[in-house]
Amino acid sequence: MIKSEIVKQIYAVSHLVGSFQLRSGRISSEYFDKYQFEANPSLLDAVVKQMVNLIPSNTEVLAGLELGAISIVTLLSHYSGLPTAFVRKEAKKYGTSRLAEGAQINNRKVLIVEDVVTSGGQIIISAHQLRELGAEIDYALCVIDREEGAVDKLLAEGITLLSLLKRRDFPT
Ligand SMILES: O=P(O)(O)OC[C@H]1O[C@H](OP(=O)(O)OP(=O)(O)O)[C@H](O)[C@@H]1O
Ligand SMILES: O=C(O)c1cc(=O)[nH]c(=O)[nH]1
Repeated sequence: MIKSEIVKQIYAVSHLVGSFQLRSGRISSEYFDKYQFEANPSLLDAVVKQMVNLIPSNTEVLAGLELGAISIVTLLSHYSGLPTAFVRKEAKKYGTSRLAEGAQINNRKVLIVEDVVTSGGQIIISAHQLRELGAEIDYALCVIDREEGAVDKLLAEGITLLSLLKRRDFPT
C-alpha cells in the first residue's frame, strides 16, 4: 500500500473530532484512535511494513510501549527480525516484577516504538525507566507525530524522534 493510501485509510478509520483529554493533560479537538487502525489487519500490516525502513541500522532491540504500541512492535519484530521488549507503564507487582518483558535490554541499542506521539512525555518517562535498566536509547519511532513539540523535547533528552506520518500529512 502506498503512503498516501495509508494516510487516507488511517484518517478514515481513526480520526475523531470532539473534545478529548490527552495523556499530557492537554485538551484537543481531535484524536487519532490508534486502536482502530491497529484492529484492521491489512492497514496495520501496511503501516508496519513502511516502518521497517525507518529502523536505525544499529538497533538491537525494539521496545514497544503498552498498550497501543504492542501490536505495532510485535509485527515490526516479525518483519525486521529484531527481538522485542514489551514495556509496561509500571512494573508488574507479582511474578517476575518486570517493567520490560521479553528481550534483554541491558547494554543494548534499544529503539522505542510508539503509536501516536503528542508531547513526547510518555516516551521520556519510559526512556528514563529503560535507561535505568541499562538500555541505550538514541531513537524512538512512531506511527503519527502530532507535531506538538515532541521532536524538540525528545532531542533535549538525547532521543531523535522518527515518524512514519506527521500531522501535516493528514487533512486539516
Ligand atoms: O506524547 P504524549 O503526550 O506522551 O502522548 C502520547 C501517548 O499517549 C497515548 O497513550 P495512552 O496513555 O492513551 O495509552 P495507551 O497506549 O495505553 O492507550 C499514546 O499512545 C502515547 O503513548
Ligand atoms: O496525546 C494523546 O494522549 C493521544 C493523542 C491521540 O491523537 N491519540 C492517542 O491515542 N493519544
